[in-house]
Amino acid sequence: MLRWLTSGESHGPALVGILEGLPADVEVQSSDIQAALARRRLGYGRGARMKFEQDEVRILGGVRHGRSQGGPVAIEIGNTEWPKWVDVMASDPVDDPEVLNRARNAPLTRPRPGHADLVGMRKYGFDDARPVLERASARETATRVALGTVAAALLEQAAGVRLVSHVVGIGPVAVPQDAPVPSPDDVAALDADPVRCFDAATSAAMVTEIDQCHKDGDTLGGVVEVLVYGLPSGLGSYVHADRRLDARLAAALMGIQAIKGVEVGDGFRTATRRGSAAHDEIERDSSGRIVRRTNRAGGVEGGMSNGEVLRVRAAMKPISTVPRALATVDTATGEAAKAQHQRSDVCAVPPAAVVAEAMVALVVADALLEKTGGDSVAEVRRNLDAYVASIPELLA
Ligand SMILES: Cc1cc2nc3c(=O)[nH]c(=O)nc-3n(C[C@H](O)[C@H](O)[C@H](O)COP(=O)(O)O)c2cc1C
Ligand SMILES: C=C(O[C@@H]1CC(C(=O)O)=C[C@@H](OP(=O)(O)O)[C@H]1O)C(=O)O
Repeated sequence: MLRWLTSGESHGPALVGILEGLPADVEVQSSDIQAALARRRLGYGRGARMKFEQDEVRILGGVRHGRSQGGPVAIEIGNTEWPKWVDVMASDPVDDPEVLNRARNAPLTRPRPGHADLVGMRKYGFDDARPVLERASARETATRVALGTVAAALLEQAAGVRLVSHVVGIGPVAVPQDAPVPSPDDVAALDADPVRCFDAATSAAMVTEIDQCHKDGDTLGGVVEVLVYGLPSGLGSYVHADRRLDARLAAALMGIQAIKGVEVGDGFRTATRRGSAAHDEIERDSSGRIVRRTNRAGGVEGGMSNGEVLRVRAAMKPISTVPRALATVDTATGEAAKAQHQRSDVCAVPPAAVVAEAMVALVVADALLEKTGGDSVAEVRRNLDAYVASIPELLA
């Protein structure tokens, strides 16, 4: 079983992530994690912070000389913004009245509609939204990307499984339904595109939409897609709800800040079709292997990977820190007010694709280990090969 936990606040000294259950001998270095974090900082429409936030990575445990050791992997990501926030986010008490009176320490009492501010204040008994937004912030997704990088290394090295993510919609601009989908060999091209879109014409239209939205003092959401190539069939299970691969993927994707919908395969479009046009017919190819004519199911049937490319989408709502601020109530005075706003992303769909890829890597790596067991990469590979070889010829 692969388990993960994150800790840390958006403007605290650092974020920390722990990945437990990783087999030994996964090759991974801090430079791999740094590279993945750099991909998450990209994206047209991101706010000022991403231009200077450096994501200082340190592997604190579980890896020696570039290889995992079998123990929990701990990763620290330093916030380069920290020096500006030392007083506001100090973990020890701050008594100096001069420090407490600084503007940055003033309570935030104009909760933003759509963010966690108001409900978090109610739930945890705060009269200030600061502690809520610090932890609710998607800064935390840097840690998930770091952990997902390690999971993706396991998948590739033990099973030849590779992932790719891209953006298929920003606001009203969407990639045409029949557009080609990227393969893992297209990652460099996607990283070079300002919005991680695989279709050049759509990418240009997305950039225009973000520019217009920025001018209007507004924000945008969109849709991301993650594809997983090379998955063996039989990860996840139909035998119980919480073992279904699709359910686990949906939970992991919905666990990303601002994700409000998840689709597996053709998802909601499938619901509009007749059965004869909804499923993926089975046949034998010229080499005798069982194949599918289509992949509308997105690589999952009965809560299990079916050997086709896994394809999941996640819908992100528009950023809730709207520059042309929305109506709220000042919780200090009870008066009508405009929601707090300092700086924010206009559109964070491109980085959300990288985060979604990381979450899918974690879920799929967990499902792989559940099937194969194994305390080292070699043992996972051996067990996987034995399972695949054991599938009777007429079923393979
Ligand atoms: C990569 C990424 C970047 C985000 N950037 C911002 C931002 O700059 N400003 C903001 O208000 N929300 C941003 N969000 C969304 C908020 O974190 C999210 O809306 C908030 O935590 C409330 O959670 P909910 O939208 O799931 O209800 C971002 C989300 C992601 C995934
Ligand atoms: C810091 C990141 O994203 C942040 C996510 C976020 C939010 O409310 O979710 C709000 C913004 O934070 P700040 O107000 O400090 O600029 C984003 O920059 C990041 O992705 O690394």
